[in-house]
This record gives sequence, structure tokens and C-alpha cells, in this order.
Amino acid sequence: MATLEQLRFDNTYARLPAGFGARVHPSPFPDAKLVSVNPAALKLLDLTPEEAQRPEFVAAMGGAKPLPGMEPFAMVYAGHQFGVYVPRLGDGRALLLGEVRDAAGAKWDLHLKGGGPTPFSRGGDGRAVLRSTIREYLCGEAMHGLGIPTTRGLGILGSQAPVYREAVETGAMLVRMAPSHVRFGTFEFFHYTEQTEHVATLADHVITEHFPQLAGQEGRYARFYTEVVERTARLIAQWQAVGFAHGVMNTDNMSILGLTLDYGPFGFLDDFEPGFICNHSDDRGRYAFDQQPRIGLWNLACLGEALLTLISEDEARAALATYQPAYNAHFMDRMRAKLGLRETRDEDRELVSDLFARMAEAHVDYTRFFRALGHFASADGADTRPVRDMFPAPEGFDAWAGRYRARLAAEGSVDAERHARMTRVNPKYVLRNWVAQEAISRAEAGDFSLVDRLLGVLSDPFAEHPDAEPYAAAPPTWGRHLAVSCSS
Ligand SMILES: Nc1ncnc2c1ncn2[C@@H]1O[C@H](COP(=O)(O)OP(=O)(O)OP(=O)(O)O)[C@@H](O)[C@H]1O
Ligand SMILES: [Mg+2]
Repeated sequence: MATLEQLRFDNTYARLPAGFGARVHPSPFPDAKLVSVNPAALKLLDLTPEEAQRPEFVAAMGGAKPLPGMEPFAMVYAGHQFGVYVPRLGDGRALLLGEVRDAAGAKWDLHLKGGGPTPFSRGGDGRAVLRSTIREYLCGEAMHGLGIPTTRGLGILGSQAPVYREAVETGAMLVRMAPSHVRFGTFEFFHYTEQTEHVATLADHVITEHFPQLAGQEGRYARFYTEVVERTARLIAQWQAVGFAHGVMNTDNMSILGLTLDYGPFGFLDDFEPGFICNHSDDRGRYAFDQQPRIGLWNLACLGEALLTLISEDEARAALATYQPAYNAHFMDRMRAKLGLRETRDEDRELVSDLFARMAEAHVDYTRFFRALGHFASADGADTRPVRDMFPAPEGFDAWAGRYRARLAAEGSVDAERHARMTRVNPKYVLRNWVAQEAISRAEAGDFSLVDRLLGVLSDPFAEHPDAEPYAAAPPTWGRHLAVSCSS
């Protein structure tokens, strides 16, 4: 266990040649205070919970008094936003405080989101509002709890400082952690500004730090790209299986490590709705739920383009060609697990697509359906309530249930054992928009207890949490189809 002062900083990114970003001074909130801290993330840094309660913690993380070894740095990047290339974005409101190397040698970016203007702010205020900070903080932990690669929140620093969006809101800062914040768009920036040597420097940096088995190897860039294709395919398969819509899959929000990055207007499905658009500003549905696998491929093609000074077109094409099969395989693995199937059979794809069609038609709650399906009694003629009751016209479900029953019988499935397995993969809790909204409303009134409670529940989403039962419910009327804007 370490104290704050004992954190070991190894700022590999800030030491790259000039051109990768800018040294910056964060702009602290004078009244910053720690309003929530994530014990699991503290542990990753070997910090005890007491360290977070010291005034030095807020001062260091909030930018007022950096720790020895911190070198606040804003990273430059570009990106395709809604299909359009924007040549220069960069950390306009986030910045890398420093990179912590833990005792085991693992490296953690400490990233401050909402830390004030940087040279990349493009006229923005460099701030983040409390509302979006809470959403990102909770969802990072929810995804981690679901076993999906993601950035993590270390804590939220609150303030009464006004931040002007559509309405006046209060500002907040999120201290975020990830092994790296390099994005597809970081490569695009150097490629399109024709800084070819920096494309190679960046690729070698990422390889050395995160794909060390490829370092110095012949053909490493093509293998690196292939690995990013694989990780992205797996990530998006995980999103689809859990019913997560990211909302802003611009290439500047695509992590080179295949992490879920930048929680903005995201949403988990309530009712199963394939074309669900969670981002209020996405009027054409480019980032609709069912478009995500296709957009993942599109974004990878952008990355491939940006690597063409390091790999050949044939290599890029060959790597990209692995996306769809990898995605399909990962997705079907996850769906089989959700259905409690152990064997792989040809008819599985159809079993899944038939189910989805019926769920969409009946507007069935996605998370609740799979959780309940664990209890499905598979004997011939058995009573299939309560799953059946989720369908307003249960005949549709009965037809599918017949196929499912036959499929289970074919592999000799045993209900009790299947139920136990399904409970471990079908979460009871996801961060529903209406639940996030409750936590936000209370926090805006000064009460962060629900934020803390949800953090605990969501980090263990497969368990029963009797005191949090209401948060596993489908949305109440006010919480259906909450519009979430990009403004954050
Ligand atoms: N309030 C703001 N002030 C300055 N720049 C901003 C602001 N909001 C967004 N930006 C910049 O606009 C671009 C797109 O924003 P986006 O919402 O995707 O990222 P972000 O949420 O700020 O950060 P990240 O991707 O690190 O989670 C980024 O370059 C971001 O830094
Ligand atoms: Mg972003």
C-alpha cells in the first residue's frame, strides 16, 4: 500500500517527441471537494481509502497542487465525427495528469476530465457538468462489472461553479483511469498532417507499452493492427450482447486498446429495440444500436488508412477481413452463454435472430428477459411463466420456446445447473438511463449517497442486491426514452 506521495509516475507519453500534445496547467475549482471515490480503482493504484480523504488528494487530482512526478499534458488527436473528418481535436477538456506505474509494473493513465481549457479547446470552456460526470463514473464501473473492457472512474470532484450548457449547471471533474488514452484518431492526426515519422513513433510507443510481445518484431505493425481489429470486434460483440449503445462512435472515441471510451449520451436498452438511438443529436441514426458492429468496421478502416505508411494495403485488407468473422464468433459465444447453451450448433444463429424478432415485436425488456430466462422450465408442457408473461401476445414466445426447449434437450441440459450458469452471465443490473437520472437529481441536490450505492451494485451486477431491487426494474413512465444530448 502506498501513500499519494509514493505513487510512481512514469510519464511515457509526455516524453514522446514534441508534437504529441502540450504541457498544460489544469484550472482547478477553488471549492473542489471529493464527492465520490471508487474503492476498487484506488486499489489499482495501491492507495488505501484513507489516502483519498486527505486534502492533498483533491488538490492533486483536481489540478491545484500536482503531486511530484505529475506532468499535466493534453494529447492531440483528430477524428471522424459522424463520418466527417475533423483534422484537429485533442484533449479540449481532459488532460493526462501523469502515468502511474504500480508495483506489478502495470501502467495507469490518470486522466482529468473537465480540468479547464487547453490548447485544444477550440473555444470550449474545458469543463464537464456534474450530470455527465456521474454518468461516465457509474457506467465505467457498470461495464467493468459486466466484464467489458473500459476506462474506470477513480472519483468525482464536485464544485458549485456554474457551467453554461443549454441551462446553467454545476461543474464537476472526473478522475479517469485507463492503461492508455490513445485513440484511432491519434493515429489519424499524424497521418493526415503527413507526420509519417510520428505515426511510427506512436505505433512503437503503443506496441512497447501495450503489446510488448510484438516489440521489435518483423511485421509488427500489421500484427498490431490485426490485434486492434480483434479487440474492437470483441468489444462491440460484448456491447451488443449486453444491450449497450455507445452513442458517439467517432474515431476519436475509439480506444486503441479496445476499451469502452468516452461515456456521453450512451444508453442501455430497456425494451429491445434494434434501431435504438440513444444520442438525441444523432437524427439519422448513424450510431443506432444495431449499426454499431458496422460502424466498428468503418472506424477500423479509418485506422487502417492512417497506418498505410506502416503497413501495405494488402495487409490492411487482410486484417480488416478478420473483423466480421471475429465479431460473429464473439457475439454468438456471448449469446449462447446468455441462453445457457454449452454446445455450438448450426441452428443457433437462427434461434437467436428468431428470439430477437419476437422480443422487438413485443417490446420486451432486454435485461429482465434474459435474467428471467434462467428460470425457464424446460420440461415438456412445463409452465413457462414468468418469462411468457413478458409477451403481450404469448403465442409468439411459445413458438420460440418450443425450439429453445428442443435445443436444450438436444444437449442434455439440466435446468438447475443451466440456471446457475445463466445467472453468472445475465446481469440483473445495468445502468439504465432512468436510474442514472435518479442518482443525478439527488446529487444535484447535494446527496451523493445513491451514486455511491449504485457504484457498489453495478460493480457486482450479477448478484442479487435486495436493497437495490427497484433499480433493476424497467423504467417508470417518466424514465422511458429519456433524451440524452451530446451536451456534457
Ligand atoms: N466543454 C468543452 N471544452 C473544450 N473542449 C471540449 C468540450 N467538450 C468537448 N470538447 C472537445 O470536443 C471533442 C469531442 O468531444 P467528446 O465529447 O467526444 O470528448 P470528451 O467527452 O470531451 O472527452 P473523451 O473523449 O476524452 O472522453 C474533444 O476533442 C473534446 O476535448
Ligand atoms: Mg471524446
